Amino acid sequence: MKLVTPEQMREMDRRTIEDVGLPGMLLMERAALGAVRVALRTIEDAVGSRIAPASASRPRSIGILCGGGNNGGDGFAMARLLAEHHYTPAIVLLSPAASLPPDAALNLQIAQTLGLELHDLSAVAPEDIHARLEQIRDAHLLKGDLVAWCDALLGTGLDRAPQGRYAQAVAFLNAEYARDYPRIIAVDIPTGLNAATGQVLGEAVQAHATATFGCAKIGQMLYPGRALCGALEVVEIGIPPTIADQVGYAGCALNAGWAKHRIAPRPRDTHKGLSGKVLLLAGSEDTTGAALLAARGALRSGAGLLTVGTHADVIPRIAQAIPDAMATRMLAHVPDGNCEERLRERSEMLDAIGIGPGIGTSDGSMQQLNALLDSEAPYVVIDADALTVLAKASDYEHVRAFSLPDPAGQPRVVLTPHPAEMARLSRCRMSDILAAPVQKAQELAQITGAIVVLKLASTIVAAPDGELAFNQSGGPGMATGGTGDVLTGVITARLAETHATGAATRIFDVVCLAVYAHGLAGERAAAELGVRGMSAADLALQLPRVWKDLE
Ligand SMILES: NC(=O)C1=CN([C@@H]2O[C@H](COP(=O)(O)OP(=O)(O)OC[C@H]3O[C@@H](n4cnc5c(N)ncnc54)[C@H](OP(=O)(O)O)[C@@H]3O)[C@@H](O)[C@H]2O)[C@@H](O)CC1
Ligand SMILES: Nc1ncnc2c1ncn2[C@@H]1O[C@H](COP(=O)(O)OP(=O)(O)O)[C@@H](O)[C@H]1O
Ligand SMILES: [K+]
Repeated sequence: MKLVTPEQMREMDRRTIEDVGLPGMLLMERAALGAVRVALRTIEDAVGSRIAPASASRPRSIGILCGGGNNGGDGFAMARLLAEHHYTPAIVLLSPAASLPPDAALNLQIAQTLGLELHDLSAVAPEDIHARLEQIRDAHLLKGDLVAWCDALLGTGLDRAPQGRYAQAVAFLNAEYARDYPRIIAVDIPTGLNAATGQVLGEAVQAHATATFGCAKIGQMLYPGRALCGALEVVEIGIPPTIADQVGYAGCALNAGWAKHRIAPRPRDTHKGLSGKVLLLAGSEDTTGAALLAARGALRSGAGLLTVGTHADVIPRIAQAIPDAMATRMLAHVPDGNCEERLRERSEMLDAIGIGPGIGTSDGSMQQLNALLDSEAPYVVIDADALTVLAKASDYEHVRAFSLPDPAGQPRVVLTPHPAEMARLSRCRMSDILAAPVQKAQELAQITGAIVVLKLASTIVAAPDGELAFNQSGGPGMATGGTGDVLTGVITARLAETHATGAATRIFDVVCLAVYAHGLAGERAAAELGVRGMSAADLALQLPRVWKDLE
């Protein structure tokens, strides 16, 4: 699923109307048709919750809150179309009809000609809006119950927090949502949601479903925006693909459709060398678990030969818990030239190295990371403590220098920070990261030349050239210690197999698929064990089934 910014969407609309000559009314009609389809299905899906859809013998009403722009225009058109399906539409207008843009004005005029119910609240004092909307809702009890509200207040034109009547209407819709009766359907974007960032401006509508037009917007992928949309459906409105390609996209969503056919079955005549030789530098006396989880992530994601480079104390524990892996002494609390030398020697024979889970932030870890960035390793994944160590560097020239020499011009380093690690790397507060995660991930990718995986509930993958992806798999069950360690193993193993086989797959896509599969494994562990009961080890156990299904 391709994603756009609101500006890109407006530009696609503009070019389609002005350059191609498709009338705006036609786009608006298709938008309204799609939104009506989403509304009807949302009502039908809610049948178990006392809501009964309309039929010839059972009239039902739908309230449509319309703003003063083209989003409101979609609402007027929806009212006309809903009337074809036995629903009594109640149009509520919040801005003066005289200032509507032409297509919206025409749709309002048609609705009036048809005699549809219209409440003009554009001159009502904001403090009276709530009561007026309640009156409209209650009056419909006699006509057969109001089962849904459509939010056609503001769409891509939103540029500030809703105020006055708009703010009151948003608050009313949220009170209706809290009543758990009428369904709330957002037209294009829940009003109050910044479609570029996923952040809320003032207060935003919580919808059960959102019909978005043309392409999904970035802000609909990121929390809280992702949750505010409810079930999101993209409605085609007639933007020609050539126009969309000319304008360009802001990124893509990593979902089931994207992941399909992205991993080829293994050829029958392969051998373990071709499955990828992985080294994971992980664990110390107190954090053996981090090493074990990363190792499980790698082994359950296709690693052909796995070595865990770790502290002397950890080696027997690895041998006992995971006999499939080799373990060797490569980490020390204090700088130890011997360990670093062994790392340099080995790195050339390996396909990918992951460093960080549980290694600590001592000078020894710093030396190890520097030795790695000095080595011939094809791909390096830097996570956890290694990121904290990396953040101490005055600049990121050594990461950048390491990342550049790939003959195909692709990044060789992957950084996998969570927000606190990201704040250290970006030298800002965590609140700055959470307020602008996309921008921060892109900046770090550009500075370091690395692919940045910013781990959030909707993880962002950013490449140095500006490419972006937003993961849609995963869930709250993954909010438990160690799931990030598993991800390090997964990404490292996938990079290793790609390198070993010499596949022409883009490294960015390899990382994205690893992130998606990891999230899906988290979803499946939660489905089986519940979000509170599942652990990172349970997630790792689901990985084989996920990879099997993705093949
Ligand atoms: N273009 C097309 O071809 C198609 C467009 N389509 C539809 O049009 C929608 C975009 O329409 P739009 O550009 O008219 O903007 P829209 O979101 O209705 O806002 C209107 C105006 O509201 C104002 N305003 C802003 N913030 C505000 C606030 N907080 N509180 C109060 N007012 C606020 C601001 O005007 P201002 O007050 O600044 O003069 C703004 O210009 C899009 O989402 C889709 O649904 C589809 O039909 C497909 C074809
Ligand atoms: N609510 C959530 N929804 C989806 N994924 C989540 C959620 N919470 C955490 N995750 C995922 O879980 C992982 C946590 O990683 P991290 O914070 O590094 O954990 P640890 O350091 O304990 O291993 C990341 O991949 C993150 O995207
Ligand atoms: K809206």
